[in-house]
Amino acid sequence: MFETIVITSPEVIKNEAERINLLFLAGCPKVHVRKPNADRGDIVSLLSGITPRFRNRVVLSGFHDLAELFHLGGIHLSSSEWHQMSERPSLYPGATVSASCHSIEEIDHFPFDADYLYLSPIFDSISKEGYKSQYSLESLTPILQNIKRRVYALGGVSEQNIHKLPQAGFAGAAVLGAIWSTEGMEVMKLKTLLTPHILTIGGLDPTGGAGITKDVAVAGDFGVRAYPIATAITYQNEETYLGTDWLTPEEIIKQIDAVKHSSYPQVAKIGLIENVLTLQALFTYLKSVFPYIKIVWDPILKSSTGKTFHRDPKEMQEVLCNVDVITPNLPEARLLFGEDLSLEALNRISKSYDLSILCKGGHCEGNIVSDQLVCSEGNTTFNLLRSGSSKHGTGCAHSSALSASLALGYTLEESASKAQIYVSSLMRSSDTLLSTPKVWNSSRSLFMLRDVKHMFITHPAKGNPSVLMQVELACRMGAQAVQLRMKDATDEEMIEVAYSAREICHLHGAIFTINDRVHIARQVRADGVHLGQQDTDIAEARRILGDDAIIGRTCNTPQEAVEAVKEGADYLGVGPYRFTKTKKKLAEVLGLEGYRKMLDVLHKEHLEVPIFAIGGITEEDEPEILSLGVTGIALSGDFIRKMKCDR
Ligand SMILES: Cc1ncc(COP(=O)(O)OP(=O)(O)O)c(N)n1
Ligand SMILES: Cc1nc(C(=O)O)sc1CCOP(=O)(O)O
Ligand SMILES: [Mg+2]
Repeated sequence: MFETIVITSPEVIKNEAERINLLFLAGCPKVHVRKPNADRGDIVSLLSGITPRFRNRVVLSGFHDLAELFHLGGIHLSSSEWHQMSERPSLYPGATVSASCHSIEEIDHFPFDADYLYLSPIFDSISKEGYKSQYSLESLTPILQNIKRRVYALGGVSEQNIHKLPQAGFAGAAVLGAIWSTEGMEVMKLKTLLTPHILTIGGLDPTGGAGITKDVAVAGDFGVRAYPIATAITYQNEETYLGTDWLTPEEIIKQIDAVKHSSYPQVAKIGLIENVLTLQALFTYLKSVFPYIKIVWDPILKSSTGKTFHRDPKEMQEVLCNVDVITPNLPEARLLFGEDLSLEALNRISKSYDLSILCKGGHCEGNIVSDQLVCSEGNTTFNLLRSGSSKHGTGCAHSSALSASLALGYTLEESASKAQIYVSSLMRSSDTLLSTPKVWNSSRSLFMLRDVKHMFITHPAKGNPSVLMQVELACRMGAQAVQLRMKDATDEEMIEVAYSAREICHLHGAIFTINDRVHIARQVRADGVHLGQQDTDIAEARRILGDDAIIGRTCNTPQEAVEAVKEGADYLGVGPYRFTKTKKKLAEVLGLEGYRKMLDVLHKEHLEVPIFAIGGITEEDEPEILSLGVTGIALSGDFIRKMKCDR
């Protein structure tokens, strides 16, 4: 996948570590720390401020011994450094080695195996005045396509030209001036640079609930830019289908032609289409203009309002070998593939057309929605509890969510899962047939974590207010984070409460996390999960919940704390401070001294993350505990006692 690296400004700048953390939260895959004039102290202080779990995405120029100390992703060699080497420097396991080259000859004669090589200046430099491009992309393309090494473009890379680089044969790009030239705008600049494009080709639906307008809205929710290409004007509302005016293949292609120089679509999602001839014409055109494009076909054979398209769906099979992923719902799959939708039958079809099939399960009976993915990597079933009410256009939304996720670089399996969860949230978004798109800005929560002084943990018990009442009251009492802990509840009971608890928290601007159960955190789109030493491991939770999720870990010893931060915990719940009845099987009581020791070890290891003291803590204890340098207090009993007094 094409990788975009941000190179730091050469000078030390204000709040730099914080600004780099924000870039990581905004999806930056890698930051290259390059400060030719900085001293060792400057670099140590910058690296110390970078959140530990992002440090494996940092690559360092100079002071290479610090890379291992801070568990960085790797080192970068300048031209003068690698010219004196004959073999790859031996580093700690997993560390990458990259280097700068200034000509094709240098790349050809590079003396050892590097993870990637910069080639510069590809365009006129933005930050170095007068540093002009040495190449034309046209002449570089055939050369790069024959080079076995991964070459990254450097010099003048910006939002105007980055989209040309993958096609020219670059495996990535390194960006400096385009990110840092306008102070304070780096996150926005990065987002624009990273925004992938898709084409969405289908019908125009005046309700906006389906068709290309819906596709654009869904893609927007995923942070993807969609170019809407109309195949037809439809006359419909959410209840009735009144008619269609089809555009000719020439008219459809003319629209794509108009945007082909400014768009760089990784995926084309095709929806409503008149017939096989139009589809074939589109495939031929798309493959000639965007040879690398992935085609997702949502075979709309019948609209949710009852209109049937394509009298002979079998004819449609002829074109399957041109499609990468097909996303029929169950009735469409039966029309296309026949009644036998067993895994064996779908696997046979998938193999014979070299096609991935995602059968959308919205039309299946029962309480569980089951989507079935069949592809060369294997079969996966995605199950989700049915919730909300049916909506116009969910099929379109599902396929566009899948296409947007693919364009963002997620695997097909990850994309199918994201699409299912997204559609489930649309189903719950309103009581009418039209859904309301929702933007879930979870990375905001991760950043807010450091300002949390009180994390309230629910405690269902006889005589206590209901769990939802606890959530509401805790938020009113100023808790900036709430953890839903319902040890004796079934999954169904917890899920039901969790949806409403999340809404309450988000209305109050509080972070909402789930205790123990990662699958519920994922299903209800909580901001994160809290895991004890005996719960799911952090890597597994991260795989399930993704990069933006907050993952907390309980720790009782400095060793557990060091391990948890290295494994990628975003915060630690450290306790118990003193004995408490709220939790069974308590670890050893820590007292103030326990926290002092732990903070000391984490500081020495440069592994500072937010720390929440927990266990029997009351308001009177707080000043002394906070004065040690912990971030905040996690608590149940003290808040619940106050709730009861106030009633
Ligand atoms: C903030 C915070 N810290 C610690 C815990 C305890 O988690 P765990 O050890 O998994 O015990 P249970 O809460 O699951 O009983 C916590 N929940 N929150
Ligand atoms: C959930 C939990 N975990 C603890 C730990 O030490 O890991 S103590 C605890 C209970 C926190 O509630 P209260 O404020 O009522 O003591
Ligand atoms: Mg637990």
